[in-house]
Amino acid sequence: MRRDQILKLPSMPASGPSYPAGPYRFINREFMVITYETDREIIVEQLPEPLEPLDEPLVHYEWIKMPDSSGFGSYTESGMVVPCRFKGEEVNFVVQMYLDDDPPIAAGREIWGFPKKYAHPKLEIVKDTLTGTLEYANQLVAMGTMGYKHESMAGNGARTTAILTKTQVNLKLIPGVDGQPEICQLVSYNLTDIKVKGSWLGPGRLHLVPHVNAPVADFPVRRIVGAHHFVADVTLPYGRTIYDYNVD
Ligand SMILES: CC(=O)CC(=O)O
Repeated sequence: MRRDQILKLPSMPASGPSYPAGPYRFINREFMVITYETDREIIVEQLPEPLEPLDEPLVHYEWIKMPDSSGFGSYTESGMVVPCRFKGEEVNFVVQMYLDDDPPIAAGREIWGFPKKYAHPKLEIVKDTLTGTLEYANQLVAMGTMGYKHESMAGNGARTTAILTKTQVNLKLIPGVDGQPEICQLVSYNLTDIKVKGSWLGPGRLHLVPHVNAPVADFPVRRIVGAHHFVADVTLPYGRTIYDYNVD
């Protein structure tokens, strides 16, 4: 293989790359997001500087079903994001993420620095209940439930588009061959070409179980603030480095 061919490879391995080049289009991405209040000191401890906490110690716990994702196929993801501030802008910091498909785990970590681990999340309609579960190493670590389509969200498309457009931030940490943090950055991205297909509110509950390797329960649930179910087509473009711990 020549140098110019090598430099055009989208990802490893060279024979049978794990994922093609982006951007990546997702059709009918279905979200269940349960927002809750946790302890302020935990948010302060877990946010990497220079991100700053907001006054309210909120966490969005998410399940996302992605049945039709270019380059990645069909998979489900579950995780948590913390609303916070970067240089005055309100952003969401992605704290933990668990999914069941290798290519988006590899791409997510290598390109945008998503904190992804392999696990078994599920989002399904069971009778009258939208039900999200997350199993890690054969143990249930999260269960979220929501009344199915109780109330159509007022201002539907525009409000949901605003939520989806918000800047997301990851801590990308990739060691070099010497084991040192060769890449240690805050990376941001914004979804584009958003087409909201439905958006509903309803009652929700969330149960998190302590697990050393999937520590979702390290952010204890103190009060449920709301639950939101929505379906949209979105494009995930490449990201931007907004802070470099080796340079700034
Ligand atoms: C490929 C990605 O990182 C997108 C996702 O799985 O949320």
